[in-house]
Amino acid sequence: MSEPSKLLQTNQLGKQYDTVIALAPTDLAVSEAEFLTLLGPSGSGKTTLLSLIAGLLQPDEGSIHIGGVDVTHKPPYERDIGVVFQNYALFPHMTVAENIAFPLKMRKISAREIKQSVMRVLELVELPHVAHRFPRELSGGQQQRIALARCMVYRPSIILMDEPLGALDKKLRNQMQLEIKRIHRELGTTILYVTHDQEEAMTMSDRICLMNGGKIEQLGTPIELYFCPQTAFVADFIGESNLLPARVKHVEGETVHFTLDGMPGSGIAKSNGKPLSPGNHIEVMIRPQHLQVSVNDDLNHNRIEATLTDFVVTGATSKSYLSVPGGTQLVIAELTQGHCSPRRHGEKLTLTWNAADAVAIPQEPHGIKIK
Ligand SMILES: Nc1ncnc2c1ncn2[C@@H]1O[C@H](COP(=O)(O)OP(=O)(O)OP(=O)(O)O)[C@@H](O)[C@H]1O
Repeated sequence: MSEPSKLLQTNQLGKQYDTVIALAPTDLAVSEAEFLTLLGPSGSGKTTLLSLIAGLLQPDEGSIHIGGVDVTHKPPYERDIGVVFQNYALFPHMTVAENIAFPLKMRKISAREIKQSVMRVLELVELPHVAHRFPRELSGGQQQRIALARCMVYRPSIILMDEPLGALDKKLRNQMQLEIKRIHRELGTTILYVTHDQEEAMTMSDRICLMNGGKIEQLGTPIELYFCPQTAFVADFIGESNLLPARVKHVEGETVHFTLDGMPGSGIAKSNGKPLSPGNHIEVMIRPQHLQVSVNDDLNHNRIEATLTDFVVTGATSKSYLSVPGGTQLVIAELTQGHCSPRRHGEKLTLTWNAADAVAIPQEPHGIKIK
């Protein structure tokens, strides 16, 4: 199969404020019809990258191509993009229909065509009945759907969304995530989305670009980031994880044999694709649902003794928090079944894991980021 065409491409795109590198020179390629999310903690450079692509900021270096055209120095309205922000930015003195019609009027489209297009996008966001209301007569979720409709109505090739659901409560936010996903599926528009919420990114995206300190830490599908993190930062940011410090004993293909650091025990993990040699310091990542409490004394290679510090039932799952010698904290997640007898503080447990569920992540040398 041929590679999908790249609709958006940044080449060594960078931005600095005095001594702060907001965005280190960055290459990013987004395919036609892709839903790509920029995810990362506060200050990691997501909004800077989005604003550069939108033309709201000028880069210090690098270039931006949209649909093969160099738009680096073009104004926002010549970039064939639509932008949706957290604060809706609807015009308060215009009705919903007038708000949506606005970008078409600016483009001198005929009144008949405008009317048809407005109704079409109102149906797409499932709000045809609010056409004559004012924004203040709508809920937050409805206002955000209208903001999206106003952006979609002129069919830009890329829609940029900066924390569009940030102002909504959790339940509405979850509904809107699925709604935006549906609209994306139906329209096939390319979406570049910014959020700091990893669950939101996992729910919505074809691929996630995880940013850290103005750089791309890892770019891949939600599954790649969750199951094969390239760095401890990714393992920690995407979902919950346990990270056990360890040292490589030997490597056989994709299989890494290790001894734990600062605690008794050894085990096997799979490689995350980065080269490793005997003696290398690694962190072994095991997801909370992949640590099992051993009920018999079998001589499983992958085992560790731990002491329970806390136990909580969160609904469908329970979580046990544990500490192991050396001070590392662990968490395990188990499905709650029928009845659930709580574990006691101070209880000693033996935990085991399957080698296929443990990932060996090379430890980053102090002060140097592994790219
Ligand atoms: N106008 C500015 N002047 C100086 N520094 C800035 C400016 N805008 C952004 N920065 C800095 O650039 C870095 C990246 O900021 P950016 O807003 O892109 O991060 P972000 O990942 O979008 O964060 P958030 O999730 O909090 O919005 C931060 O260190 C920020 O303080």
